[in-house]
Amino acid sequence: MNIMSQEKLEEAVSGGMTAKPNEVIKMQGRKVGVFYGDKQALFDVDLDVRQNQVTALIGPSGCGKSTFLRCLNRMNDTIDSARVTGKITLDGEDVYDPKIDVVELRARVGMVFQKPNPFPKSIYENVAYGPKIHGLAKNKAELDQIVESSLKKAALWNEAKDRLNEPGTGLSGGQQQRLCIARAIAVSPEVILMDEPCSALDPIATAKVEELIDELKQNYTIVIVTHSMQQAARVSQRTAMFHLGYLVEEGATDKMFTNPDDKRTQDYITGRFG
Ligand SMILES: Nc1ncnc2c1ncn2[C@@H]1O[C@H](COP(=O)(O)OP(=O)(O)OP(=O)(O)O)[C@@H](O)[C@H]1O
Repeated sequence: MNIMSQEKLEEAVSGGMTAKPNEVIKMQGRKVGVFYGDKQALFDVDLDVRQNQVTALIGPSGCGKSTFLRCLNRMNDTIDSARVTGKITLDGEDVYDPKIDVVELRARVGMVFQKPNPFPKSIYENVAYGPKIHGLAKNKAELDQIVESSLKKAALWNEAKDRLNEPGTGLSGGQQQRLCIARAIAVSPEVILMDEPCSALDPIATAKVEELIDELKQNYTIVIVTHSMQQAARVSQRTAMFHLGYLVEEGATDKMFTNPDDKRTQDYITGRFG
């Protein structure tokens, strides 16, 4: 009798069609274009975001990284002049389908911004707000539990547990950013979008957030915009390089940083432009 390894067996059973967990496509952009008024900022972007991986978006200032990121949870809807074309899916479902509840979408695809932006409320309230409005807790004990576990997942619990009723704005910049990450986590997102989350942080706070990103990928899919090549190399498994509104190339981070296919990527990562 032929004995097969578990992996071979699974492959055989599925006809080789079952993707390994890290190859599952969580979000997909096809021919994505964005216009601000008459001006086109993004052109025909095809990009896959893999589940439980960190995808870094890199490229020179103004190339469209944040614009693309904002397409993924329809944050561009909040900009009057913005118009999005093409298709973006989450687990195969069109996020621009009129049936989609945008509030629900933004809970599934959370966002952390460049500048830490806690609400002018207590640390506790910052984290509890989302679960409250989404009805995720039946009572105070459950809400307390969500706040605690979110702060733990954001590596802030030890620093915050004795000051939960103090204002979130009283935390240091790095702590505030982890509070914003806890706030995103509290509504059980599947994807977390981060737009230059460390640009306002010092190197120590940056290292903490990077460490956290690495841990978070076990449970979440992460897309991060960064200007730091070192950061992209440190935290991501996939890197997408944008230039003048076009996706130049996308690939495994190791390859992108050692042997990119496109000269523009090579020039950018070696600091020749940008
Ligand atoms: N709200 C807006 N209204 C009009 N134009 C915009 C708006 N937001 C971005 N743009 C334009 O779209 C293009 C892409 O901008 P975007 O912010 O996505 O680039 P980026 O790569 O994230 O840049 P940076 O690295 O400087 O943050 C730029 O030309 C920018 O001026």
